[in-house]
Amino acid sequence: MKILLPTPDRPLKIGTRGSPLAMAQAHETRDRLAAAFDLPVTAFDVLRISTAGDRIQDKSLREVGGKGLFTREIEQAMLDGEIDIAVHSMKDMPVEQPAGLVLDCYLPREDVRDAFVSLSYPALADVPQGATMGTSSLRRRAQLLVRRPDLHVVEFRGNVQTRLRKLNEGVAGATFLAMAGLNRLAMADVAKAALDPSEMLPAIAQGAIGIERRRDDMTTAALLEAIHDDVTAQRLAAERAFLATLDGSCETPIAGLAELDGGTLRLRGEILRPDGSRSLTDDRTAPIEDGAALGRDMANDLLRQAGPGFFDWRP
Ligand SMILES: NCc1[nH]cc(CCC(=O)O)c1CC(=O)O
Repeated sequence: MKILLPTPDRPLKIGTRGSPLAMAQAHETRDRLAAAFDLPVTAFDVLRISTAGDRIQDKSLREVGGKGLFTREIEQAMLDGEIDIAVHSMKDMPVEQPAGLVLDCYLPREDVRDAFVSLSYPALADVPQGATMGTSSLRRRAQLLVRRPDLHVVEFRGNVQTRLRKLNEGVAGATFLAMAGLNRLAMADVAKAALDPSEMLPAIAQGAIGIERRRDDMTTAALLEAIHDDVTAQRLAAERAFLATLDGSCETPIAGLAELDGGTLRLRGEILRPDGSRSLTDDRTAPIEDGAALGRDMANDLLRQAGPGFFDWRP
């Protein structure tokens, strides 16, 4: 099939949230497409779209709730034809997309690890008894409290820059951020240490960028094929099947990481009680093509071990 390429007169419209990280991800996508087809960057328009999640700053996202808080407006703009593709952090994406849209193109995955970020302490082991840590991630909160029940955790929302300012103001002694986000912002130097997945298993799909399009837009599908990374897709298939079976939302502390070694896929998974009183883990391998089944089976076995009410919690 001959691909109809975008031009400066008829640019491909890329939609994204407006945060510095979201913009960096949109520019990475644009630059990869431009390089793949030898096009000038003027053949692409990057359009910033404000979402409900961006506008609500004073409340915890858990109070607001609901799926698609950071995606609804962007997906509507795509369905309305105002944009052609949307660039997302896969970690923030629900396992299912609205009718008419597909999310099956992934860029090569960045560093999957969480970073320990602090102005006062070189490592988590140096954080004194009873200190205050900042995070708005239920997963990180629970993983931290499993190991360090003495610590206090305060809500820490906002983009990377906002969180660093809060550290500076002394709101908390340390926080965690994804290495992937720091690398993409060229801010890796704020990480005091990158935590090995055996210390803190990352979120499902952490470090992966996904590109969504209209299902019937085959021109765009052909463009995206040129920048798609199949290894990332195979890893996410296992991780997202694990998440889907657990029915995970942002309100459930779930971690998972798939890695490939030759033809074998290794999946590590963890579910936690939100207060950090219990953690259940699993670690298995399967042939790559069975990744989704492996994720489902692991999730079902963990749910059986957990029993009813495992995730129940009121902050
Ligand atoms: N939930 C916010 C979010 N979504 C994606 C990233 C980082 C980049 C990534 O994991 O791909 C972050 C910030 C963070 O966790 O530090």
